[in-house]
Amino acid sequence: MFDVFDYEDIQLIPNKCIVKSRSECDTSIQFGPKTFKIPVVPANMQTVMNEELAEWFAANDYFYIMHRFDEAARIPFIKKMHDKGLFASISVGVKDNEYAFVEELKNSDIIPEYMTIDIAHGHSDQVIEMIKHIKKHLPGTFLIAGNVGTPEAVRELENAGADATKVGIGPGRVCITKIKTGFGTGGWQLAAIKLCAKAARKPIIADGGIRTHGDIAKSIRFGADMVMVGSLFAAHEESPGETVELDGKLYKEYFGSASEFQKGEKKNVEGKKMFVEHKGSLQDTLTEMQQDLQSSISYAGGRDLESIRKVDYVVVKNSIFNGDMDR
Ligand SMILES: NC(=O)C1=CN([C@@H]2O[C@H](COP(=O)(O)OP(=O)(O)OC[C@H]3O[C@@H](n4cnc5c(N)ncnc54)[C@H](OP(=O)(O)O)[C@@H]3O)[C@@H](O)[C@H]2O)C=CC1
Ligand SMILES: Nc1nc2c(ncn2[C@@H]2O[C@H](COP(=O)(O)O)[C@@H](O)[C@H]2O)c(=O)[nH]1
Repeated sequence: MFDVFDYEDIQLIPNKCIVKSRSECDTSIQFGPKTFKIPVVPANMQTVMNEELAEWFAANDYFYIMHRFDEAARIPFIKKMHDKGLFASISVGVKDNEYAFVEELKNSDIIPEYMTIDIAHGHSDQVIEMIKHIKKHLPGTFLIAGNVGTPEAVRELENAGADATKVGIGPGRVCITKIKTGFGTGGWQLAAIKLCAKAARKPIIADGGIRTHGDIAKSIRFGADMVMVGSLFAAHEESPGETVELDGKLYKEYFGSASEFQKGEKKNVEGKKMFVEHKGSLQDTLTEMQQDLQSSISYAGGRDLESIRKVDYVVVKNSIFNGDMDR
């Protein structure tokens, strides 16, 4: 048996501070061929990422992954990014046409720096075959594969050639996989990160379930190298989802990539659509995230993200928001 817990059940234990100012703490992370300001990437979803934001993220040294829901736009997107001297990071599926797409990239010498295989159930022969295909034709591209929820899956995808794996089946805010299928890491996502990280020999992305900035530090403590965030990023003025006003308050649309809304049909629906409270500017949130993470590093008693990985923790079942309910 293994311990079962989630983000809200854990508190990290502080160590003696060794910096004079939190501004001394370094939140940068090398991930694949590049180094980024923070270990956070917006979800590759249509209401979270678009081309304009991708350009802004790349130009400002943040990692991004473009979604795969406008297939024809992918090649012009890579070319545009490269013309501007920016890195290209795209997503693919596993259907037959994606094999030809990968070959087209190779034959036209349009090579993205990062590629993500974006599938609900990543522990499958289909994904393993696609990893091999991409690594054969685009060996220089840093390949992320997912999503998975077990150490066995992490090992198998790594062995097939994936450079990083993405962990999280069903913990997302608009996810209904756990309700519709009974499966997933929803409710124990942080424990799943811990299990998967122990087995991993390559980087791991913790995907889904991040509700507070403190959850980013917790993900790193339990072995994540990068953290994927959907709902917290969907809420900004610049986010691609529609802005709506309800009872005088502003909200942003946020829908699942497996929702009926995204798919245009009611088939294998495992996601829903909701409205998240409008949060102002994206740059303000990214700055706040970085400052909060710098503070986490100072509480860890270090100067960089590595120090967070070593801190002790306690399990405080569902109690960290006690006395803090009006947040
Ligand atoms: N992280 C998460 O928890 C989840 C994320 N999602 C997101 O939703 C989007 C759509 O995902 P997905 O449906 O995989 O993409 P696709 O609709 O592109 O499906 C990919 C392929 O895998 C097959 N497939 C999908 N799920 C399963 C399964 N459980 N068992 C066997 N075969 C399967 C599909 O066939 P067929 O459709 O005929 O079965 C299809 O051929 C993605 O962006 C994904 O990230 C969706 C659910 C969970
Ligand atoms: N089960 C589903 N999961 C989905 C769907 N669309 C996206 N996702 C996953 O959620 C995270 C974002 O989670 P959040 O808690 O930060 O909002 C995203 O990266 C996907 O892995 C879906 O339709 N069904």
